[in-house]
Amino acid sequence: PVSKKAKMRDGGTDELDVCQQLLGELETHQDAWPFLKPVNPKSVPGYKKVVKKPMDLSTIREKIANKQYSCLESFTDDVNLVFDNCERFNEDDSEIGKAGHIMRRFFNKRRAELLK
Ligand SMILES: Cc1ncccc1N[C@@H](C)c1cnc2ccsc2c1
Repeated sequence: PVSKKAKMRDGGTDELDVCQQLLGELETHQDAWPFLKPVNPKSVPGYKKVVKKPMDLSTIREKIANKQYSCLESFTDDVNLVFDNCERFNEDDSEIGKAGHIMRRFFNKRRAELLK
């Protein structure tokens, strides 16, 4: 019989497809600009000390390319890390803080829609 993986591959979209679809939508979102590249700690005083595990969308893109995500959950953990770091460092009513809340809501909505 055809192995589960093979059947999954041909049949529905597997978890990796969902990760790539979601990441593409995050990268092209109009409010993604603060999260596209790693925060340069030299240009943001205090960031290195406050944010213990930096994460950004380009690093997530690289991790997908290097097959470093075993499942949708490990991908989701890194996406949430981007927005948790943002909340930790930025005021909710700052430009970057507001972008983070918009992007997190968008991600959660799209992830739920794609998993239906
Ligand atoms: C996500 C984040 N959290 C805290 C600080 C910075 C950032 N983003 C970087 C790209 C960044 C770095 N510098 C500036 C200057 C104006 S907006 C902006 C954004």
